[in-house]
Amino acid sequence: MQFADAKFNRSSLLMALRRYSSAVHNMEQTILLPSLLRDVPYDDDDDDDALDCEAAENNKDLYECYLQLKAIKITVESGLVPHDDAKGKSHAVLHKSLEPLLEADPEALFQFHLRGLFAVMATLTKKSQSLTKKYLDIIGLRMSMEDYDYLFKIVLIGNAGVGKTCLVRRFTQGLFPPGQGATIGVDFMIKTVEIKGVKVKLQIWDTAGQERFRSITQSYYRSANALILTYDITCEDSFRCLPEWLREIEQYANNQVVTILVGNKIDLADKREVHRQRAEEFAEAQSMLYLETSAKESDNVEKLFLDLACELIREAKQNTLDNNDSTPMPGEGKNINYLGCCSMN
Ligand SMILES: Nc1nc2c(ncn2[C@@H]2O[C@H](COP(=O)(O)OP(=O)(O)OP(=O)(O)O)[C@@H](O)[C@H]2O)c(=O)[nH]1
Repeated sequence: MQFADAKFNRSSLLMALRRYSSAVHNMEQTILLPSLLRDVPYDDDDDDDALDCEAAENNKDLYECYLQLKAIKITVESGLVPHDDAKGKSHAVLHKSLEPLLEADPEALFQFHLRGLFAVMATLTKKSQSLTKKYLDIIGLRMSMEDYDYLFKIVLIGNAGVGKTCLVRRFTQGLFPPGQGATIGVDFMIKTVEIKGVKVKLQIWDTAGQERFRSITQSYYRSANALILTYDITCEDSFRCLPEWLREIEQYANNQVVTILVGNKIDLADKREVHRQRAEEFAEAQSMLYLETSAKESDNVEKLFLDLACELIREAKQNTLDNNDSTPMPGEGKNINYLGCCSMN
């Protein structure tokens, strides 16, 4: 839905629809494994509105609510789809019963339905936000909002064996794991850092470099705030594959993503196959930041993540300035928004 260009009144129906659409968008970006919502009963402590009662009565699980919210968003954005026969008939009956009212006082009828639609959209928006939070609870990621000022999602990509997992473990656990095995699919870790008094929660996703996991890992790019594209300075092959990785980024990541190129394993200087200058030129040509690291010796690992966090804060502040509209309405609560870099002002 493209309402960004027009300045609609914040209490207009179009804005209510937009808020709903963006809450579902955020939900879709966050919930990468919807199957985790299966068989989780719908019980909402925060609000006991009509839809909750309905969900409880129908024994809906969170997965069904998730699908329903997505389906309604499609209708909001693309229009009504033809109903099956049974539903079609009941709509026709409803329409017939409204006809006398429509002729007598169309404005009153419009006001009545407009109010109803507002109430429904507000409830659905709240529900999408609540479902997003519940998912984060399920995967153990939700923290009290007071815990941090920014939440950023960083995804590491690059050939198998270049040291992605070791970089993550060095940064989050302060160790170099002996005999680190290949990552299967995707793994993630959390670390909170404080930069000039600003608390930043980094959600770090470590993807498998092996080709056979590519279709799984690609789905993690799109909601990333930053990508760490890693190669091994002692392995020419891992450097030669970078254009292939850049094509993946182009195809799957969002266009605001911050990308940094990292040459890892600089402790093996005598085995270096990729000269620093060559890598720097490549990074510059692709408008990427560049850094060389050693997960083993802990060289530049802290710097890598802290510099990235600083850059993301800078971008988030800029986005907030550019997009005053993202300020929550009173009572809407604060949203966890990866793409919007969730500034908790
Ligand atoms: N010398 C040295 N070895 C490293 C460094 N980082 C990682 N390694 C070694 O490189 C190998 C691969 O490391 P991983 O962290 O598993 O590599 P990865 O990129 O996560 O690999 P996949 O999970 O298969 O994508 C391991 O044997 C590590 O011990 C480093 O900075 N220096």
